[in-house]
Amino acid sequence: MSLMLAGPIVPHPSLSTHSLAWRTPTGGVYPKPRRPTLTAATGLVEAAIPKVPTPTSVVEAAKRLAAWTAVDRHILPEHKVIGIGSGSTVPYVVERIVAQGKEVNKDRVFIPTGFQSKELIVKSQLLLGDVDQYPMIDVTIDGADEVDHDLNCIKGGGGCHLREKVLAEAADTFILVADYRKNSTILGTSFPQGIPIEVVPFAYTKILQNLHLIGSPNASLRMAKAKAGPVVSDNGNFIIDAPFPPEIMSDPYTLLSRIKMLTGIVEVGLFCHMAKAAYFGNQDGSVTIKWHDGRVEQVQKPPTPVVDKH
Ligand SMILES: O=C(CO)[C@H](O)[C@H](O)COP(=O)(O)O
Repeated sequence: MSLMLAGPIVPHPSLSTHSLAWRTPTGGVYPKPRRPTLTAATGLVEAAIPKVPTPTSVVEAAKRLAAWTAVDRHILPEHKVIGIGSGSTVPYVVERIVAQGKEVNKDRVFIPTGFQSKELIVKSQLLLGDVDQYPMIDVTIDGADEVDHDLNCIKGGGGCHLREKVLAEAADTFILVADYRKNSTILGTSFPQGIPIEVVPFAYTKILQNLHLIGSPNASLRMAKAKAGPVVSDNGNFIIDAPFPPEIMSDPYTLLSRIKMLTGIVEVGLFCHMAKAAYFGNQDGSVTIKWHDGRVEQVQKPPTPVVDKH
């Protein structure tokens, strides 16, 4: 009622259909999604893409090296649907994709694995999609907590492994990026806190009991740091961290199958036989690439920053 008294709502001139026109990957047109900054003086203005801070530590530099090398080799102009993983290495992935320029990115759609990567995509002014619109992904790039010699890996340190596994499975090519600390032989060596397991909340005590019985006596519910109570995943579930001894961890596929059989489990942070390659940035500025067929490649010359085309 009060709106009617105030008179008709006139859209701001910057909201004209033309200024918001955005071409879909399939050639249609719809309003360009944007998260504008509103200022009283100018109305809607486009925010600048936030810069990823330049690494100040060896570990951060190694993450960036792995991410940039993987993007240069696997995100090619013909790739239109791209899965973006979670964690602290992934901002460097997005940074390198953005640096490929607006022209190549305008026909691409980016699928996030959780809240963090959704924010990254939106803030980088890339087109956001979801896996239920795009169940076939060209390439997914994601971080890892630890990777063994067969490219099996532990994921879920950030609690996103359910969506991460869906996007890994939906992708033609699934690539891991990490720093040298994650390059391992037996899982659980450098990431001893345990396999992240997403569970439906009401079943967590029963599942903890099951996990204790199958070889993880110290399996425990992941507790939040700045909130009383457990960590709640992007899907509203709880996370259990289940450490297993090396003799069990040395056969990750069997372990994955055993855990997945427990009722109430949503997803297990063990990714077996999924990745095509894993890129590890090293302390000396080189990159080690482990391929799914057992090849190991060393790249001595790190990628140089591309000229920012956006
Ligand atoms: O699986 C993940 C989140 O669920 C991350 O990819 C994993 O924790 C690696 O993160 P980072 O790049 O920060 O080491």
